[in-house]
Amino acid sequence: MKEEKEKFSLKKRAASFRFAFQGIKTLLQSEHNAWIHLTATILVFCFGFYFKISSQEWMTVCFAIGFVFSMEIINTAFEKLCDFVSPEKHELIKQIKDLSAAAVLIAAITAFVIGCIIFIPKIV
Ligand SMILES: Nc1ncnc2c1ncn2[C@@H]1O[C@H](COP(=O)(O)OP(=O)(O)OP(=O)(O)O)[C@@H](O)[C@H]1O
Repeated sequence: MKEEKEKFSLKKRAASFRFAFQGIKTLLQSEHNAWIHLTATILVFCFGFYFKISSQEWMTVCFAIGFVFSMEIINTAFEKLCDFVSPEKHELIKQIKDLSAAAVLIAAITAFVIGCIIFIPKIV
């Protein structure tokens, strides 16, 4: 069966942006970890301005921050999907949740290492 292509609509594009922002709101409302990431982000921005880091360093820092937030959002989506699909305990659900939490951990460790590489030489 041939799928009919939908016409481009600015209204619909604007709506999908609104839904995406709704996702960010849900993240901040339901995830305490997101508040920790947000606090770390504000601190890193303060350090960045204080130490006048270079454009390249800003790009790396922004990329690391975006990476951590994106992983946290995907992890939250997986957690909610798991809770919806299987409210009862299940070994596979445990593995899925643990794997998606591991993705956030790896992203956070990467961002931490980047932060150390950029800021430690400026602090000492
Ligand atoms: N339905 C389930 N079946 C089996 N194990 C589960 C289930 N729900 C949670 N777990 C286990 O408990 C851990 C914590 O799950 P939970 O959904 O509470 O996440 P969380 O600790 O609240 O994560 P976050 O702090 O990122 O929100 C999971 O990583 C998993 O090991």
